[in-house]
Amino acid sequence: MSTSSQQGATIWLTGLSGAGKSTITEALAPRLRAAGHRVDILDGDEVRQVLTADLGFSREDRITNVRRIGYVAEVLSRNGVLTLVPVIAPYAEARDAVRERHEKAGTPFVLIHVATSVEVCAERDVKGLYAKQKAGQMTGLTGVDDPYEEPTNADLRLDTAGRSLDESVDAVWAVLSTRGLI
Ligand SMILES: Nc1ncnc2c1ncn2[C@@H]1O[C@H](COP(=O)(O)OS(=O)(=O)O)[C@@H](OP(=O)(O)O)[C@H]1O
Ligand SMILES: Nc1ncnc2c1ncn2[C@@H]1O[C@H](COP(=O)(O)OP(=O)(O)O)[C@@H](O)[C@H]1O
Repeated sequence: MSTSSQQGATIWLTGLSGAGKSTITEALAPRLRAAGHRVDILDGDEVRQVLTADLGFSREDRITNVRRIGYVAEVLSRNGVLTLVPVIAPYAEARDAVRERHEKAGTPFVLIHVATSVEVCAERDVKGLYAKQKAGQMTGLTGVDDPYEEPTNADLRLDTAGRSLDESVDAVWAVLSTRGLI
């Protein structure tokens, strides 16, 4: 298949901080590239330094963040890129708006709920945010003292606790394969 005729899709990984969104994305991307796909990553932490640097973590700002990222993702995906989006996206309203944008354009949208529990995420505490919140040095941490609306329409619900990274990547791979995207 020539690269110009490739099927793109947005693969959105939603879930709490520390759930495994970025780790799975970073392992999945080279596998997809090795299989001949064009791949791009829109990581929440990175995008927030440029495209959404004006936004904080209020409900309104998080919704705007997700909608802007969804816009960029759809454009990339429409043009043949498998676009991986490891972004918390805690509000159903914003996730549904992104899904709708994709459906209107006829662009595939896959929602992966990285459903690692808040207890496990807090134990991992990759960035020290859970300890910071506990110490009263920050408020509004998703899943602790800020909402995370669990998706009811995810293509996959993946709890990474007790699972290897390879197993997690395989589970996402299987969904993409079933959807005919890879
Ligand atoms: N209050 C609060 N709650 C959650 N996360 C926080 C917060 N403050 C900063 N961070 C860091 O910002 C990353 C989440 O940004 P996102 O753009 O993915 O979030 S959102 O979809 O707009 O809710 C998130 O990245 P991940 O840990 O990779 O999920 C955190 O590193
Ligand atoms: N099966 C798994 N899949 C993904 N990450 C895992 C898994 N098991 C353990 N981890 C660990 O969990 C942490 C997840 O952190 P990260 O990917 O930064 O989360 P997020 O991007 O959701 O904030 C990493 O330290 C990673 O090594």
